[in-house]
Amino acid sequence: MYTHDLIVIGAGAGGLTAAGGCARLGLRVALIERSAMGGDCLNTGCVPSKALIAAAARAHALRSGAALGIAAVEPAVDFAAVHAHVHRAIAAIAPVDSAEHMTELGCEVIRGDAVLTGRAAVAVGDRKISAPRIVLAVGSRPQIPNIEGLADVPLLTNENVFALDTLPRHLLVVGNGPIGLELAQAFRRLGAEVTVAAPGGALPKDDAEAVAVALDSLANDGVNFIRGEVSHAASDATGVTLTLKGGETLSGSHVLLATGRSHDFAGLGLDAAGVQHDADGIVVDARRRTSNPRIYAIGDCRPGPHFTHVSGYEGANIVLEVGLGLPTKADYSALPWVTYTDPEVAQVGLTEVAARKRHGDTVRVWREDFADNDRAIAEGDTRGFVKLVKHGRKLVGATIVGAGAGDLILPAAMIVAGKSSLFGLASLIVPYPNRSENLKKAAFASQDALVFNRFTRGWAQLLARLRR
Ligand SMILES: Cc1cc2nc3c(=O)[nH]c(=O)nc-3n(C[C@H](O)[C@H](O)[C@H](O)COP(=O)(O)OP(=O)(O)OC[C@H]3O[C@@H](n4cnc5c(N)ncnc54)[C@H](O)[C@@H]3O)c2cc1C
Ligand SMILES: NC(=O)c1ccc[n+]([C@@H]2O[C@H](COP(=O)([O-])OP(=O)(O)OC[C@H]3O[C@@H](n4cnc5c(N)ncnc54)[C@H](O)[C@@H]3O)[C@@H](O)[C@H]2O)c1
Repeated sequence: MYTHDLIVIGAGAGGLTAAGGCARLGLRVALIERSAMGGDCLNTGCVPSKALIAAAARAHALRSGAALGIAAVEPAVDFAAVHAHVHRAIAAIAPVDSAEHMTELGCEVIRGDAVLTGRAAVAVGDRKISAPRIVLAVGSRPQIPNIEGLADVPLLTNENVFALDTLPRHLLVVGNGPIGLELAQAFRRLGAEVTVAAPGGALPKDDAEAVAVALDSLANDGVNFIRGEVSHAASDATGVTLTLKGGETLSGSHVLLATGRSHDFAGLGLDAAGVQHDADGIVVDARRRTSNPRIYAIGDCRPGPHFTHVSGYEGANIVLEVGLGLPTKADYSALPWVTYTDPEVAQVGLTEVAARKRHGDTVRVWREDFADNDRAIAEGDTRGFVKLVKHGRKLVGATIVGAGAGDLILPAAMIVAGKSSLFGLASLIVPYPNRSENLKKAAFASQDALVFNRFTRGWAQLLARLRR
């Protein structure tokens, strides 16, 4: 006999969704968390970073109103108060992810370090529990690259950067992925000098033209970009010095590592449970079953995209798989993601380049610049564009870069997912003046031949003649 129907290890976005949904279906669910409920997103990821970005945006607005007739002023940034705002945001959201709320939903929440002790058994301290299905939602850790001297340098990662209550004088950011870019711009706008070092182009999975618009904005804010791989680090009482492979050195007061994610499965007992893993994470199939098919791994702990909405989606799939017994494969053909720089860079499905690589020259692209959008002109912020990428009659991807791009991407995501249509979007009434008009314009342009063709012209002319 098992003690539970389902054991979920990890109470981040993935584990909370899987455990909460299965408990609401009446399963006896144990949810185990060793650290703060809510995982990375709530405590050290999305929520604090977006709260910091919001404070930075206010500071930027004070400096940048001159073009609209508002005299620019240098904001007085009280970084301790910014820190308090960031932690108030975490505290305000925390009840949704709390042990109390999960208990109300019907979970047994167990606090402690979970260890797999067999193919269906878990220990937490002295407590031994078992279940016919187990979900591993144990997340990821910051990757610490192999940089000589790094071990002796005080490091910031996403795990401690939001604990700072004084502004770094000069932040050296290693890495130009989403963490590096979002935090570089935020700290710069809050008044720090910021240098970003990385060997390659930023956000390589995104549309390069869209990324260029965001990078321009960061450069205008005064973020300094250096191309190169950091190979050596040292620190003394005055700060930190990083040396690039070519020999160039960068000096600053603090160093933030934003160099991707890794895993530490030591002590989790994966071998005892027959669960295989490699350097990219726990090995899973499309249904997120591990090499022990009764154990699933979801979210950041397995190879694949690492986003809160992805962990949540895979948690919801577990509710179908385990709760309702419906085999459910993860499908990322319509995956949206957003980098929250200003301007935001939002993507769903394939970029233009990825679509051309997959489908060749039959791919067609429609682009509408915000320079031609009345709302953007009125707001004095015409940066960016909407791009729709079609293969045949199907929308296979969309890119939006500009103010609020992350909120604008949803209609495109619905169409790429097949839950709505380009024709429907093209024929919608869109409120004026609104940035979403660009989506409608691009959709309409892509449907142009359906409306203005040989047959409709012939029909219209016949009607006109009959009326003459
Ligand atoms: C700075 C930053 C900003 C981000 N911004 C965004 C964003 O804007 N949008 C977005 O979509 N994504 C963002 N992400 C990514 C997002 O935070 C992660 O993809 C998401 O939090 C992963 O959720 P998860 O449930 O898979 O794992 P986690 O949230 O990492 O949860 C795993 C949990 O398992 C627990 N655990 C691990 N081992 C054990 C054990 N043996 N016993 C008990 N408990 C255990 C951990 O303590 C942790 O709480 C950001 C990440 C960072 C670092
Ligand atoms: N808005 C969002 O959705 C959001 C925001 C932040 C983070 N995240 C998620 O968090 C995860 C981690 O983000 P990230 O930005 O750390 O990872 P990333 O893997 O996207 O970027 C890592 C960067 O570090 C650089 N790098 C690695 N070693 C280096 C070295 N020795 N010297 C210089 N540069 C080096 C790489 O070139 C790369 O630019 C991502 O999977 C992302 O999905 C998402």
